[in-house]
Amino acid sequence: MGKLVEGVWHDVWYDTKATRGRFERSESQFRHWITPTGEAGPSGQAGFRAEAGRYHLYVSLACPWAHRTLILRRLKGLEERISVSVVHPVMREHGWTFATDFEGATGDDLYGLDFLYQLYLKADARYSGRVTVPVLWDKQRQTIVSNESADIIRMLNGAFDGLGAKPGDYYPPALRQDIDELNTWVYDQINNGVYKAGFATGQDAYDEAVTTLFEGLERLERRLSDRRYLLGDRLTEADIRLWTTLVRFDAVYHTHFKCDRRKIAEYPTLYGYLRDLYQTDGIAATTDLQHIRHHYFRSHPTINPHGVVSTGPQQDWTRPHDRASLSQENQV
Ligand SMILES: N[C@@H](CCC(=O)N[C@@H](CS)C(=O)NCC(=O)O)C(=O)O
Repeated sequence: MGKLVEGVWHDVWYDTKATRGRFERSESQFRHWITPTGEAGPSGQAGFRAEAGRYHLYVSLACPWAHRTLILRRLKGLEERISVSVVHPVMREHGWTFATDFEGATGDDLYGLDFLYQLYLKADARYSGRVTVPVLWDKQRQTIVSNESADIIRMLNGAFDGLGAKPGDYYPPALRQDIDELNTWVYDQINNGVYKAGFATGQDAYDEAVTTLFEGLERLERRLSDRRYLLGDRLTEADIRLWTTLVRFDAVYHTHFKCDRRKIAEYPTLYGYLRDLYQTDGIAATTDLQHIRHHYFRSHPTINPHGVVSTGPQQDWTRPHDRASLSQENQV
């Protein structure tokens, strides 16, 4: 774990002293957009036109934010158009590495680099900030388009439709306002909530985070009891963003991040929803519990000093879920 300061790597843990034990996630800094024509998107510069073979995703299979991008790439059928490199799951003194001694860790397919921070330096030799996944890389301009998963999934959703992406709009105009509202609290209470609990270095900060997290889960349990997806009959990005946290919950957050009031398997609705999405359109193939478990248990020595990976619950996500009966179209 570390960060770059004016182009120099420093091995430092998150500083929670200034925030009274609270973990605060820093903002992503590369915020350009791929668009169908290459015109500028909502932020950043123009010049990133959607083209097959031009862009590359750097991901960790462990990371819930990177996982969102792999799911959208899959749902939109972009595997042939956007290539992927997978970092090693264990992130220690050099940050994310391209070591390949773990099944599924590919190394850096483009440049043969050793560490992800070297890729950030290729984009900006004086970069200061955290070195995170996912990274959407432009092979043509040799720079980072975006390191913000929330933006990357929207690009994958819409920018490649003219290049033969699979149909399906996971951020449809009519639902955008509702999706944005949901995303805001789901991010704060759930996606980032587990990290706020896990990385808290004070009792008050932990208590606050874990209380808010479980209030959020209760609220979702109620919401999903009478509709198949968060926004009704239609799978949207809001589901994908929630799901990458739910699928890691019992395997790591429950123990490693002390989110142990309840397991997702103890919420009948949320657990059915978890299995429903797992069984949807190849999403299972983007999910790698070995990377997930080895990353968390072995990358945070302040939480788990010996890096022992726990055995984990034995759950079968291929079991039936019966969520389809909640769809309006199946209720007439
Ligand atoms: N806001 C970013 C967050 C990405 C992020 O924090 N990724 C984590 C992995 S799960 C990371 O790379 N952390 C490295 C670090 O903080 O040094 C996004 O959604 O893309």
